[in-house]
Amino acid sequence: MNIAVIGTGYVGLVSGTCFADSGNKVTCVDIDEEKVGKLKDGQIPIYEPGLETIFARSQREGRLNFTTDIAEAVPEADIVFLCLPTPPGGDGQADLTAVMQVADQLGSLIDEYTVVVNKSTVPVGTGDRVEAAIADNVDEELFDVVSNPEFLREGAAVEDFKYPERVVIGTGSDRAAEIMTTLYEPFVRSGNPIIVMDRRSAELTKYAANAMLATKITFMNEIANICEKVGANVDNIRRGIGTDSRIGKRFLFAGIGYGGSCFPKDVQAIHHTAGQHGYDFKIVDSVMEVNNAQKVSIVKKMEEYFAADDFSGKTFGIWGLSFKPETDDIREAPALYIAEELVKRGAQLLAYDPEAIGTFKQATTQAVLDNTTFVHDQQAALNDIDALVICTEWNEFRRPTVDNFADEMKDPVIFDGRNLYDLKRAKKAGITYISVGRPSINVN
Ligand SMILES: NC(=O)c1ccc[n+]([C@@H]2O[C@H](COP(=O)([O-])OP(=O)(O)OC[C@H]3O[C@@H](n4cnc5c(N)ncnc54)[C@H](O)[C@@H]3O)[C@@H](O)[C@H]2O)c1
Ligand SMILES: O=c1ccn([C@@H]2O[C@H](COP(=O)(O)OP(=O)(O)O[C@H]3O[C@H](CO)[C@@H](O)[C@H](O)[C@H]3O)[C@@H](O)[C@H]2O)c(=O)[nH]1
Repeated sequence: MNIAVIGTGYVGLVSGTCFADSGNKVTCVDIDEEKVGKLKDGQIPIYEPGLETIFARSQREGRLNFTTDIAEAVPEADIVFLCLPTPPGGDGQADLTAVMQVADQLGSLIDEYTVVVNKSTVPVGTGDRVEAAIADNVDEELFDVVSNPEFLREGAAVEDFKYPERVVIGTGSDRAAEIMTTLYEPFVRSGNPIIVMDRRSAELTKYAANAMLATKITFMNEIANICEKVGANVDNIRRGIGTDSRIGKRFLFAGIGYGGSCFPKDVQAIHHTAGQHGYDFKIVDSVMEVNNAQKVSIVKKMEEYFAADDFSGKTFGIWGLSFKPETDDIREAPALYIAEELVKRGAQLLAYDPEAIGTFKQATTQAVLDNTTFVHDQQAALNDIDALVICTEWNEFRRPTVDNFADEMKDPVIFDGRNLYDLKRAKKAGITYISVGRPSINVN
């Protein structure tokens, strides 16, 4: 099939590449000329495991092309995917400017039957708005608007896209449903379902999934906070409840809060949508409040440990800047907030991340930049520091093991926001080790 992908961010680039990899001819469109220039030259602007190989192959074989001109891509396409940003507007509601700008252009570019697919995460009813905008310029018989929310996770995006647990297709049109099913057949050979439903339900399914996952994490973060008060260990609770298949093992890891480009904005947006319809979605309101506090909870632990709220003269190492491992994305990363709070208290920082130093520098404040030295190997972030703060669970932080900290650090004090190390080994290693929802080890 001929596919146009409008917007080549995470979702557009991964979807476009995977569709090309499964034999379709894909043209990706973006308004960012610099990005398109790089993509044409074979440079991928994001770090995403597994993407490079299939990108290079599809591009070499002529199935994956890039342009800034939407008119080069849409008229040829059987399917047009909208993979456009929907950032939070001022009041938490999703900002649909990019989606509607493109929808306004589509009608005049369609002259044969085309399926227009919204892959962006959008509030219920956006499909209706997109349909009306297109219908202003073209006969309604010539297109259908489908909702096909995307569930990929950054850092595992290619795997998630190639082997989805489910594909959700929201449409009332049999013709569009058949085309979409044919497109996705190669991706669901594992037997996982393609679920066809009405468009509004598909739009809401995406928000429900993210709100449910954010709630699950937040619930465990609150259990962790209780564990700290009563002397229990959240790892044991996780094992104890995760083995109940009704609860499930995944997304039960307590830490310093969820971040990223999706959970924070989508939880806000579903809260806003509910409010617009006169419904107070209380549980997600609490989720947002607890998560904001959780992001900086580690700073409170540091204040308690040092018995001070002024960190002037202290230097802290930071391991991990991205919002999760295997990505250079720092959107809503806890490290952004933690660095800011530490610098506000007068600290100097020595920061390391395997992939996200560049993106972090672009997003953080001038005050953080002025008081942070960025280093390019993890050992260097341990030099002469008063404590190490772990913000992201990159695999390489598991080595050298916890046993080595006593040799590597002048004062081995670790605040671990991701519970990387075994408590017994930390104790044996003679370090001060303060993690989340687990008993603290304090050798001082
Ligand atoms: N990032 C994820 O992991 C993820 C996963 C599932 C769903 N989503 C949803 O998918 C959508 C896209 O997310 P993303 O992370 O890929 O966004 P992104 O911000 O990484 O990329 C969006 C791209 O769209 C381009 N763009 C903006 N306006 C345009 C226009 N008028 N014409 C053409 N291109 C334009 C931008 O230049 C940018 O390259 C959002 O709604 C998001 O919530 C994201
Ligand atoms: O047990 C857990 C699992 C995750 N997290 C945190 O939750 C955030 C989000 O993680 P993850 O869901 O793995 O990453 P995303 O790439 O943001 O993916 C989410 O958001 C995407 C965009 O909507 C969806 O497509 C995915 O299905 C959904 O998992 C990160 O800060 C993680 O550190 C935890 O704290 N504990």
